[in-house]
Amino acid sequence: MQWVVEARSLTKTLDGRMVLENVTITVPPGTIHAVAGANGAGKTTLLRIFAGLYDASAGECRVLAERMHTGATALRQRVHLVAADLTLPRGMTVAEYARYASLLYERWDPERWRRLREALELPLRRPLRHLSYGMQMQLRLALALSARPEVLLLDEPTVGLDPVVRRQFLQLLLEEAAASGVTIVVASHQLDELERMADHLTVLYRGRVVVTGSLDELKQSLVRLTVRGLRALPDALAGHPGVWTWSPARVGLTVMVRAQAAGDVTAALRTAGAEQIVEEQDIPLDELFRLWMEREGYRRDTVALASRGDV
Ligand SMILES: Nc1ncnc2c1ncn2[C@@H]1O[C@H](COP(=O)(O)OP(=O)(O)OP(=O)(O)O)[C@@H](O)[C@H]1O
Repeated sequence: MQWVVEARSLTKTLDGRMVLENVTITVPPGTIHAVAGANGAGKTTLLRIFAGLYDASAGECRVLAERMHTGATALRQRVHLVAADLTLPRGMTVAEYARYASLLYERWDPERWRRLREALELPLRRPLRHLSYGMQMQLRLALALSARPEVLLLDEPTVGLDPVVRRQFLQLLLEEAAASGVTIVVASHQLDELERMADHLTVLYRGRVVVTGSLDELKQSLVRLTVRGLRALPDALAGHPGVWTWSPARVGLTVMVRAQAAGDVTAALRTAGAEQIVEEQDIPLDELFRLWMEREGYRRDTVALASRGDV
């Protein structure tokens, strides 16, 4: 398989701290690969390495079958990063900036730019400093798509967009992706959006890969058993490799189980006295994400905002 983006044992140290550790990810052509993870997990750093803005400290990063690094200027014509923290020239108008981009990018498509700016209603004569945050993100995306990249890297693309624009933005992105065959890597905390658009998913935690693979396969990897008639996991299942987690529920207990072990675990629960077991597949991504994070030891206790005596 010729991967479009290929990271092998990638490590990145920033300020003496390892922010990516031994990350291996492969992205096939024309697919959408989602990157999720807790705050500070290393998503932005990873995309910056893919975009050639950072060099990896160790390991290999190949994009479009070439080594990506900060000196790979020709390759960067074919790979675009859309991110809110990349500054825009505040003094230029939308039209001026688009003209500048058209000169900068060899594959610029004026017809595509016209369609996108009309669809997104971008105000051509407005200076960039007067664009709202959401409009700036839309402008970034429109410019990136107009440059006809082969790889599009999106870092939190829908933050700050209202729900109507967010929907339109995603729709447009999916249509453009289908029409152009661009390969997309998107980092986001919006798991519902990732679930709708992505083919593959990588979850990072503290710079390491927790899970990576086809989204469908990852979603099918766990099932939920809702068990009546038991209040705790039977001893026979303690330490069972097929049991992911369990917790008491209103009517009994909930057990998250690896799909391949569901039959064995169900049989053991029945032997231990379970009265009724309901099996659910297709667990929503946000729930899976929470389970993966908890498994890594990621827990945030609720912070008491009101101090004693204030309420
Ligand atoms: N230039 C830098 N120098 C030192 N540390 C950095 C630098 N940039 C990022 N970091 C640290 O690297 C880690 C990963 O940051 P990164 O921005 O890649 O995470 P992220 O997953 O995108 O986070 P978030 O979801 O909060 O945006 C964080 O602990 C961050 O503080």
